[in-house]
Amino acid sequence: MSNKPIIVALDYDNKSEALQLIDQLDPNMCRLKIGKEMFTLFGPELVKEIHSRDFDLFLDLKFHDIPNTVAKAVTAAAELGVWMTNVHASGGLAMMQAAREALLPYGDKAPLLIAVTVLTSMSDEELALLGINVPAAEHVKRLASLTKQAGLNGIVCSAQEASMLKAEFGADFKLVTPGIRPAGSDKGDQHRVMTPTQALAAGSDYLVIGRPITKAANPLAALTEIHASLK
Ligand SMILES: O=c1ccn([C@@H]2O[C@H](COP(=O)(O)O)[C@@H](O)[C@H]2O)c(=O)[nH]1
Repeated sequence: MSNKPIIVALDYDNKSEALQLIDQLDPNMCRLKIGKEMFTLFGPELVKEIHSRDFDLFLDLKFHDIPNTVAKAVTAAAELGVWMTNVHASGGLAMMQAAREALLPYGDKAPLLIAVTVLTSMSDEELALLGINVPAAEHVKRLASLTKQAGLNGIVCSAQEASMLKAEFGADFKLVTPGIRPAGSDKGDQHRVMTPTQALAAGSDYLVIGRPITKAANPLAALTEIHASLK
């Protein structure tokens, strides 16, 4: 487990609202994530604004394309100086290897590179609609194995799979888990969920938490409560 496991998912369509929250947060308490919505709306300028406030930033763009394109996208992410970025493991071994190799020139300044396995919003039934007729956990394990073979730093998965994956792939292979829901909070579109404390106990390294914080009446209080519960 990281000594700073919470990653707040900033899924806002309004930059001022996001910065208002960020300005209440302590970079020693959490890291931040922006994804497709905020990066498409506000681009590298937002990355600079977050970095100027001393936060580690996870650029969650989930690249999924041919190896050459993904390698160039990952290079662009490294140029932004982000702490972590990602690709889809289902893009395949060659794609993930190309992404990893693109980061070699950055040495210890390279972002952590992880791969999304099975989205936490997906159930076994939804996987079956794609022709994947195994339980989500089994498909996650298969994609995690491919990711490890490609030399990436870890994966995005559900905390429900964390204990199985830690046992299989070891402590150094990072498990980044969205689908985190404090007891009693709305699941929304997430399917494979766990509470923050259960997720850490199961072996998650990083907990990605969005709406339970950003949609709370008092986001800072919600984050502070989750942070305290992990002590
Ligand atoms: O499998 C995945 C991969 C990424 N995400 C992202 O994490 C956050 C979760 O937000 P919540 O509001 O806490 O549900 C969001 O940005 C997703 O794009 C994921 O949920 N599952």
